[in-house]
Amino acid sequence: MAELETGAVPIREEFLVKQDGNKKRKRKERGQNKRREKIHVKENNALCPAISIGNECPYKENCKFPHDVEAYLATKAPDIGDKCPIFERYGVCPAGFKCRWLAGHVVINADGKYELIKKPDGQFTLFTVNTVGKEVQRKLRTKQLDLSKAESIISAVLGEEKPDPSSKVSNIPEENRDATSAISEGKETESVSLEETGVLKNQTVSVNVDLKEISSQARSNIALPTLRPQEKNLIDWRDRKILAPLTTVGNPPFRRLCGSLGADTFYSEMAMCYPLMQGHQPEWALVRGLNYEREMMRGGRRGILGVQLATGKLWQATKTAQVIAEQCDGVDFLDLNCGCPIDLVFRQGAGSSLLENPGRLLRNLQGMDAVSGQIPVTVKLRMGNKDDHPVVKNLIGRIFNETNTSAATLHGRSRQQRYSKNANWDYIGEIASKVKSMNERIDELPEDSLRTQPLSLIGNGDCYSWQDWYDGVNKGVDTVMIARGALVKPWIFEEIEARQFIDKSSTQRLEMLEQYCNNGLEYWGSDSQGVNTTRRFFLEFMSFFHRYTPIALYEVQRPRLNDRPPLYTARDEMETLLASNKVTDWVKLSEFFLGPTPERFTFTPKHKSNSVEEAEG
Ligand SMILES: Cc1cc2nc3c(=O)[nH]c(=O)nc-3n(C[C@H](O)[C@H](O)[C@H](O)COP(=O)(O)O)c2cc1C
Repeated sequence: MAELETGAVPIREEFLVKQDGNKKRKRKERGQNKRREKIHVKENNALCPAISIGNECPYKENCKFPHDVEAYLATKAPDIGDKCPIFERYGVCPAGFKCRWLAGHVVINADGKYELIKKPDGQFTLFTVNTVGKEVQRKLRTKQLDLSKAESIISAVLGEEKPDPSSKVSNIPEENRDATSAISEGKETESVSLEETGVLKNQTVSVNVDLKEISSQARSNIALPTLRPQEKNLIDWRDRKILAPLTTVGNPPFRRLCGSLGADTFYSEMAMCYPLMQGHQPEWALVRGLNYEREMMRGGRRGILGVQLATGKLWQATKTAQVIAEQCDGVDFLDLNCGCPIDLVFRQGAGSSLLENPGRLLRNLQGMDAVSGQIPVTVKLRMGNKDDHPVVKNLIGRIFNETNTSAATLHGRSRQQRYSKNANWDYIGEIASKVKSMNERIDELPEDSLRTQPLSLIGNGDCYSWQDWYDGVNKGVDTVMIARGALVKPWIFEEIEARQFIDKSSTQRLEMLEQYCNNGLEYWGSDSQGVNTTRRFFLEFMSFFHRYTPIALYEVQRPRLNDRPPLYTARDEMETLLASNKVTDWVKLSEFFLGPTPERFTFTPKHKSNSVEEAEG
């Protein structure tokens, strides 16, 4: 066996590439590439949207777009191929004349004009869910949307009502009391701008928030003008195959790919509440999902889709939850991100910063839950911010006692640690047994407690194989969430189902990439702009996918994903190409499915070369 550097994966000798021993090691690149150039593809001579799909234009001569199909086609970029993947599947292509595979669905009619064709039973059955329309976004921008429900909840949760002195913290079962009392020792003073909440205008007051009061109010006498929590949809989280929320890479086409490979629980990419409340269109785009994510999945369960939100502020959390509950048509749960370590998010008091401020974290959950109707609320946590100061043992008791949160996900790392060490599954196991004993005593909660359902615990961190998944479940969690493991090996969900490693051939992996591209073209469009967007996200995906090392090449039974293989030649040329860490090779792969890259095309992955270790979230 060749000598290995620390952190290197043992690869069988016959596959290793001999290297010059004097070669200097490249400096490790960490974190995100912040200065990236994005090329936007815009057609100069963009055809009218109605005409481009063969319809009449309602604006006629007042339309600002050209209507001359022949003139448009004369200058249009050449076709990428003559078989449109979308037309082949659905018998119709929604990109019409703009499609870059137009030859697949156009004919020249008797008048010598181009005419789009559609198969008799052709129907495009991909639907986007959770599209919040322009009118709602405008009302948000101009503060015209009625958010009075959220506003009354905000005042209630902030404690404007007088607490009922008969309602005591001692109602909480002994088992869970340490948590509540440890944190609520004394008073936590917070400066809360009520203007921010939309409750009061032009007045900033300092509110002394007594956590004991909040806690008792939350569980007893807040007259929440809302559905009783009993009316919440109950989710059975046990053994769900969860694909983690993944900014940028966890887009709907990728989620759909994982769904076809066995995942049944999905999250939108994290959306920040502030821009959502500003009616910022790109942020609302993050909330969207696909009908395919909520259908019956191959494991026999209906897929569920959650929307993940990040904010540190009660008014943002509550108002956004109200808008989503009222305007979105495909949300199975609402998740509050309390694990994001990114500075930008942390500095706003959101993400893992909330771990330092449990009162605020709990109020956000209470507020969201109170306005979200039947949609249950979940929370994503990490162990803490500092390595030596895990906080979840205390926090989880309060989440149980003071909210009706359906599930908490725990990533077994601290913010300080990022991805440097292995996730701490012993800690996750300890929290799991605490949650279990709290659930066993759920009947001891006061009758008017907000909690009406057991709390589920989802473990997260370093699940790269079916064995890791079952080890996690054996620690006592309800299920295990998978992030990087799915980016590198999207069929990990299949492996879990089959309880064995599945060694996909290069042909099978190439088919997966093709499926990703087709999903992308269906979602973003098969016109020039859609092709460009699909390529960009394909390349982001490749920055993870190339890290898969076929199991047959390993010398060990159970490789760790954080360990890097030395340079190797795989079993065939395509497998070697798929393992290349060069962007030029990823571009070459994209060209198989998306045609040649446009001139001046550049791409820098969002996450630097050791992306698997360093991506943030
Ligand atoms: C590229 C990338 C993007 C992420 N984006 C998010 C996110 O938007 N929200 C979130 O809660 N976590 C995010 N995470 C964190 C993951 O959901 C997960 O908690 C973490 O990667 C640990 O799981 P793993 O060891 O299975 O990768 C992201 C992780 C990666 C690698």
